[in-house]
Amino acid sequence: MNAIDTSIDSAIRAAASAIVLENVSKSYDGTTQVIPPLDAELRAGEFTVVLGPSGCGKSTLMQMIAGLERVSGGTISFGARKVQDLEPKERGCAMVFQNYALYPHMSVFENIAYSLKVAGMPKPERVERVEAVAKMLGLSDLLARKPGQLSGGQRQRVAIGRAIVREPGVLLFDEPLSNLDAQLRHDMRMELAELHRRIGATTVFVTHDQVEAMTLADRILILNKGRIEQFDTPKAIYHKPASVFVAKFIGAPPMNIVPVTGDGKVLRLADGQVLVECPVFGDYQLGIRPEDILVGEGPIKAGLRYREDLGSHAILAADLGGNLLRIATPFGADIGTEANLSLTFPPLRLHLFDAETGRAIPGAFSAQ
Ligand SMILES: Nc1ncnc2c1ncn2[C@@H]1O[C@H](COP(=O)(O)OP(=O)(O)OP(=O)(O)O)[C@@H](O)[C@H]1O
Repeated sequence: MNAIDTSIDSAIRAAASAIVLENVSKSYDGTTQVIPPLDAELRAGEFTVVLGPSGCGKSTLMQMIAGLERVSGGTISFGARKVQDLEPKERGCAMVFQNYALYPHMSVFENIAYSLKVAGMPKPERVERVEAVAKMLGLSDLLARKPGQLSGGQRQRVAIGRAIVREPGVLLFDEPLSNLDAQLRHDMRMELAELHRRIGATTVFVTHDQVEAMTLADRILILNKGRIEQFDTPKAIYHKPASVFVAKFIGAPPMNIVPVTGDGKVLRLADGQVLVECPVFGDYQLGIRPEDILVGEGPIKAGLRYREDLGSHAILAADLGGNLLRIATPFGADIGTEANLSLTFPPLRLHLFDAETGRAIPGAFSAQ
């Protein structure tokens, strides 16, 4: 990295500020609350991924942070500054959209330099900044080209360059990779992670791709109908989901959830089959990830319905007392030819959820 690179990196790092949302709510029509009052603190320099199903309010939340939508209530702070009533350009954040519209008649250099020019920055300084950003993003050899002469990934890098050249303390991405093919998405994911490590801007990234969320995020904010289901590290989200919603949203295939009843000693299915010991009474939902189920020997009986060999591993689908159970087994694992599977659910891999609310009940299986 040369001296100019370092100055850009550290300028962005210095400007990174925490984003604090307090009681932030949004209604477009004055009656339906798309976002009920919500509190969250996105730490300075942190990479937060906002994840959730279509229509849950991800873009709305992002646009309120950016200033493209007004909040209906509450406050948004960037560090010590309250920004909810400021115009987007006064907030000091930059945004990269899914449909990153580059100016087609301008060169890559001019596209990246445009906002600096509008801001009245003198030319020598502009050139220096654009060259530094281009170097950071591997665009130095493409500065004279027009967007039409670039690949999808290169265009996306120009859009990112355009966003970071003004050295924002807050960087917002709204599904920036969803128009790219699988290989490019993968490459861009690595580049974004690397870029974030270097510049350290507080970053918010909206997606409905759980792989992007798991690989990029310091913390994932999972939204369900405008409410936060869980806001935690990818590891905690995967291994300690706070609700059935989170458990079923993350993982491919997702966590298996079966209704069970406890008699104070064991948990049973509706047909009476015992699954595991557990000292609780009443109705619950029991969760287990496909890769945590042991196949071969065990007290739990399930009927094999089909098997998919995926190369690295196989996914079995089985009927467990009328519930569909998905099991991931190592490729080539000997599961026999029996239509009846014998399974074990290791207690420390199990998750118990309230039957009504779907919220996790921590500690139901001793070491959770
Ligand atoms: N400008 C608007 N006027 C009225 N309703 C809106 C407007 N924008 C979004 N909505 C509604 O607000 C809710 C949340 O939309 P939003 O776009 O924030 O969801 P999202 O999670 O980003 O969805 P997707 O993943 O499909 O982009 C939806 O019910 C949507 O119909």
